Amino acid sequence: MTDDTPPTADAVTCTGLTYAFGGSKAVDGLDLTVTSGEVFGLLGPNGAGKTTAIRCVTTLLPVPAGMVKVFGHDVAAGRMAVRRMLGYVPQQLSADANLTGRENVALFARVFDVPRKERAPRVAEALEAVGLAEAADRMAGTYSGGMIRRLELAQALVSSPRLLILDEPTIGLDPIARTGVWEQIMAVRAASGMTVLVTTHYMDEADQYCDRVALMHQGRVRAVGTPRQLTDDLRARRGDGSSPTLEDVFRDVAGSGLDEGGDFRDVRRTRRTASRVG
Ligand SMILES: Nc1ncnc2c1ncn2[C@@H]1O[C@H](COP(=O)(O)OP(=O)(O)OP(=O)(O)O)[C@@H](O)[C@H]1O
Repeated sequence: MTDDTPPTADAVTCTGLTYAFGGSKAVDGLDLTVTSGEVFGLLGPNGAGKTTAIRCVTTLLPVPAGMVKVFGHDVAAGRMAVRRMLGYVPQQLSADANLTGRENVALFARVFDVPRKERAPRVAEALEAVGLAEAADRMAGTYSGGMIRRLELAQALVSSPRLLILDEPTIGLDPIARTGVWEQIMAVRAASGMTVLVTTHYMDEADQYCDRVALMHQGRVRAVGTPRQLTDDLRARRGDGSSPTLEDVFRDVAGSGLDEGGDFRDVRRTRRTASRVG
């Protein structure tokens, strides 16, 4: 990977990012900074605009208004340079049920231009990193939902990205599988120092694993900080000795608008992983 990044560059900077589908603004003047090396959570209920914002960062959607930079590179001007720095695990299934785990990861190694000689060891390393070494030669169609998610993580890791972007990585998984996915993410991050940008509507996961979070609602960021800062601030504002959660902070900053945009507990969409792969 070539690296002409300014040493002080943040991993992601969005300034006034706006994206509309027809007349409806999915992202509406988003300002966001993800610092290099942190695990950053973009939180919000379904429809908040998280996926749309992420797609602009990954160059999958254009940036019609505002600016997005990844490690100092403008995504509009340097799409390929940006793509080479990214690993992306989308919400939609990205593994092929009819290939083995190893073949799936090898496919991504080819697509992401991992040099031919390095491919086999890098594929093995990525599978090992997500705890799939033993299952590597089984068809992905036999994997559990949690294993599929870890396979997708290996696919994103095989190109050794500086920035790993995960869109709702644990949606539809049971609590044990969710913990397993997070443990792999945190282990990989500890080993590589890569920056992780994750979207989720599971506040408890963000509270536990993210260094900082941004609370997004109706296309805008309503609050940013460490989970502790945000809950401490609300406690101070309330002044009633209560111990607010991150979800309470979200309700506070989103106000009554939250009822129009859906709640965190009301939608537990199954990611269709198991049914589509199995
Ligand atoms: N392809 C599309 N065409 C039209 N509207 C869209 C499209 N994709 C998203 N939207 C709308 O944009 C808004 C933001 O959606 P987005 O998927 O970015 O939100 P999100 O926070 O990621 O939620 P989710 O977790 O449900 O994906 C929603 O109102 C959604 O209906």
